[in-house]
Amino acid sequence: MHRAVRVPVRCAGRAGRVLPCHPRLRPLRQLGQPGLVAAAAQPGWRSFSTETHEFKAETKKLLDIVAKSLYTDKEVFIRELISNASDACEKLRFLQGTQQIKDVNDAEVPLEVTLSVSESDRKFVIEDSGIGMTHDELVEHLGTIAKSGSLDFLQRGESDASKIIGQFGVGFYSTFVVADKVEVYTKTADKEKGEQGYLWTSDGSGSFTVSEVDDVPRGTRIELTLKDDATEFAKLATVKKSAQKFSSFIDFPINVKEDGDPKPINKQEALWMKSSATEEQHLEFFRFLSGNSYGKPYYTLMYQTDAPLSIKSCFYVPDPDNAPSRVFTKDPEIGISLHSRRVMVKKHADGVIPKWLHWMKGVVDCEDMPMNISRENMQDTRLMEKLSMAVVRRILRFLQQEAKKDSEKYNKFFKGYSYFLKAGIIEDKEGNFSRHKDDILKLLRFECSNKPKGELVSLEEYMSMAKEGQQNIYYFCCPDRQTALSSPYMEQFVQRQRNVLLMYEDIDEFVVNAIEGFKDSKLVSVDSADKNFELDLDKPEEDDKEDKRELTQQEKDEMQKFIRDVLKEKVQEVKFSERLVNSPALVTSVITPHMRKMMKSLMAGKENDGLGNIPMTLELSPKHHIVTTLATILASNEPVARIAVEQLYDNACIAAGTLDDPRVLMSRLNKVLEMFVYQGAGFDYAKNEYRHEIPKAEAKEEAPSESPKDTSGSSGSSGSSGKFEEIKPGSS
Ligand SMILES: Nc1ncnc2c1ncn2[C@@H]1O[C@H](COP(=O)(O)OP(=O)(O)OP(=O)(O)O)[C@@H](O)[C@H]1O
Repeated sequence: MHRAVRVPVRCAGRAGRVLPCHPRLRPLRQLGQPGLVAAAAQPGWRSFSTETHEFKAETKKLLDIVAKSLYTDKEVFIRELISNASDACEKLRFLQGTQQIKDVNDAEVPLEVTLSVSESDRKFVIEDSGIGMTHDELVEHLGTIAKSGSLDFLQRGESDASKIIGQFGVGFYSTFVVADKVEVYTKTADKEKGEQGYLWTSDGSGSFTVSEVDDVPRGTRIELTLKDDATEFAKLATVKKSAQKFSSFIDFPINVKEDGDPKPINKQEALWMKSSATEEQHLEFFRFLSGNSYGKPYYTLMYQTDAPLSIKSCFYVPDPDNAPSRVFTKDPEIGISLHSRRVMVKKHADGVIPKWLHWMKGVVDCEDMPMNISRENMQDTRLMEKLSMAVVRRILRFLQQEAKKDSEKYNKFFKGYSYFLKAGIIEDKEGNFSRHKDDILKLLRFECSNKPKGELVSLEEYMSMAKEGQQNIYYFCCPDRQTALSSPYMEQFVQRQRNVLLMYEDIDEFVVNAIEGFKDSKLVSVDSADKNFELDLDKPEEDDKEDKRELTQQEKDEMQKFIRDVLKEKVQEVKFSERLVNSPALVTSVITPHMRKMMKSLMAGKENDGLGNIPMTLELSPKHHIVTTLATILASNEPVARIAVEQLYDNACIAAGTLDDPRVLMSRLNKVLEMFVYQGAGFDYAKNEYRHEIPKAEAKEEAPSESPKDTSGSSGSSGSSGKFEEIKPGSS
């Protein structure tokens, strides 16, 4: 990537240019760097050696999109540059404060940011006295894409600049929306790393150059030569207005040069340090933190306390309609920064804010926090944990209060962020001894079988609605409400109007597995093999009234034996169960069918998914007419009984949702269909012949002959004399 070439660089101080604070490009003989080669002197030019670097492939792609974009919200580049300049000042203040930089270049220069313009030169200039960059940092930081969001976006093949810039921002590269030439002069603050200044320059096409430059002050100075359609940013009034908009909360003086004089334009407010703030101030601060010029906070929380730590903080929940997609949130950046007495300690406060709350925006300022916190230091780790505990608990309790205040508003919040709260239960168990479990559980909402579609209840509400004596919380993980309510697993619950929580998200099954229960109640899945359904509490009367034939013990024994013989290793146990009302059978196992299905899809493609070792039980209703009738034909019509048993089992698997591909049933289903049609045509299975004369119109030529011909071989023309060949399972 890095090659040395001979490129004449136009001297930065050429006549006619109004560029204050000129750095000097360094004459070749002063350059000691290997790989830099002399260029021939030309009139009007001074010869300097310059390295040319290619942008990384993805940066090129991004630049191409950005440079050609007709993005209308052009002023965002000012926000990005002010934000970078302020970050650079933050970094220096932090590294100096923590003694990580001992000897600072230009130590007397205060930390500040200054913007200036030159209409005649079509120039926009921003300079800061922050951390600056060394040669290698310059090449690395301005040659690659730092923002993971925009990188993901590119990898997904997106090419709509407005979407990328609007959603993720493109940081420094947004300069190419307005400029056809960008020059960056920079010098590191750390004397130990050197005192050499550099010039980075690019027109945003495929490459950039880097040269050594003399007399660059500490920090970074970015000069944009504006495109024809962006000359408004060379006007003082425009720049001043934009800069004011984006700099209210920056903790360093932001100046705009008027007639050569820097004039401060920001108040340097730390909103989180105030005891209260207006809605307007929150709106502005939220937008500042989000790096957006639109949107408003859905919830706002200011939290200040002196115990157990001295905390001043401010949190925002962004609109749930724009909640981050969990699919593209691989390693999300925490949206809350950590400060200590206004000084930023960490831009993304991981360690304090758990990943599952990454979507919140805000600031936590903790006086007790040392600037140079280290994860290796036990004392610091404990302090961070303590801070985290206090802050997260406060956020969760705040959300609980909001839910009580306005449940409709809360339910909308929950729809947007439910996945992250549920992931919180799992992550909190793994990394935090489930300390926040009870508080998060209070925030969960589900549909339930006793309330109309779309209405959500909390676990507390569920318990308050429970029948007297009910100890368990019943739930059912299923794809949707309709599937749930028509499932055989729900029959008893529906019949008894016993309320069941309906859980539609895949993560729910893992959540209930991560917790034992809620308060004193155990969570029991209606499709589990669990016996403890407490259904006797409200046994429906009609159960006893109905005069249904029930199998004798002998019939039950014969049937169990027959079924085990037919289904072999598919089932480990066949038993008779009271839990069914309208369906003849269902399957259960130690893991719920829904869990089995999810494990199967997780293990898809693996030779042994391990599920074969988890035995299934077939539970039969001893009163169901299919079962009682089946018992009577086990001996007399074994072929039909076999097909019926196989179909009974497969139907139970379909109801459980564990049958992956129904196509495997096709041959048997055709056989069942055939039998059904024969029956309709008057075929008597017991006698294996037609029961009555087939009406002429139906009997003639094709009518019965069409279907029986494959199995009976008869033409069907003689109707009553037709014989039905023995049915062998799967023989069609
Ligand atoms: N004024 C500056 N001073 C020092 N370094 C800078 C300056 N501007 C940019 N950089 C360096 O260039 C990098 C890339 O900047 P860019 O704006 O593209 O992304 P970013 O600022 O890292 O992203 P984010 O805005 O999400 O923090 C920065 O991380 C920083 O290291």
